[in-house]
Amino acid sequence: MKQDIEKVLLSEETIAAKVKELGAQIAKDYADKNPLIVSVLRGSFVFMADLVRAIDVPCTVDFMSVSSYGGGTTSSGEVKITKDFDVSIEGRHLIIVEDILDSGRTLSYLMKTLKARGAASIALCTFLDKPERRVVPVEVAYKGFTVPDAFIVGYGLDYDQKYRNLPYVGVLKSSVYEGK
Ligand SMILES: O=P(O)(O)OC[C@H]1O[C@H](OP(=O)(O)OP(=O)(O)O)[C@H](O)[C@@H]1O
Ligand SMILES: Nc1nc2[nH]cnc2c(=O)[nH]1
Ligand SMILES: [Mg+2]
Repeated sequence: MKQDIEKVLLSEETIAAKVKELGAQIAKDYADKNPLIVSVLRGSFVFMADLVRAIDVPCTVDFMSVSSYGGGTTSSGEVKITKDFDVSIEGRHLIIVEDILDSGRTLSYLMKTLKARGAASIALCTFLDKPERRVVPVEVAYKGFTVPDAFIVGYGLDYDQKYRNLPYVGVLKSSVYEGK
């Protein structure tokens, strides 16, 4: 797998330090709120697993899955929830955990939809942010790293469902996807 990586952007150590920092901040902000921490599958599963172990206050977890609709290579912003919550979110303080914020279409739609269901509050925690690509504005409460507009894999992020298991974040060699 390493031979397909152009450059390592974030090492395991760099990631671990940042996740600890984010977890401590969330623990401080949500000490007596029993937040519901929500992982948006699949990309966020690695970040989620590390993050919740860095949050040293009572909380619960749940998982949801979404798929973007739209023709061609860009999503229309319409999102279908393909796996919904297993618990009611009414009156709960939600923290949505994502691996990467790109155009913002997925998150913008998701946050709007969840607000309408009566959550007490909703905050977004994204591991990576690619601000150059933003089409729809999204408010971010907790952010790991800002990344350049390159195709990134590892630590949950895939190309063609592969590379999610890399323990670091790297830029994928263009030869891997060119000609596909
Ligand atoms: O800001 P946006 O342009 O909406 O893109 C961000 C979303 O795209 C990726 O998920 P993807 O749909 O590729 O699925 P995955 O999580 O299963 O990898 C990523 O995990 C975010 O969920
Ligand atoms: N794997 C991966 N998914 C993305 N979704 C939006 N941007 C990216 C990216 O750079 N890499
Ligand atoms: Mg995703």
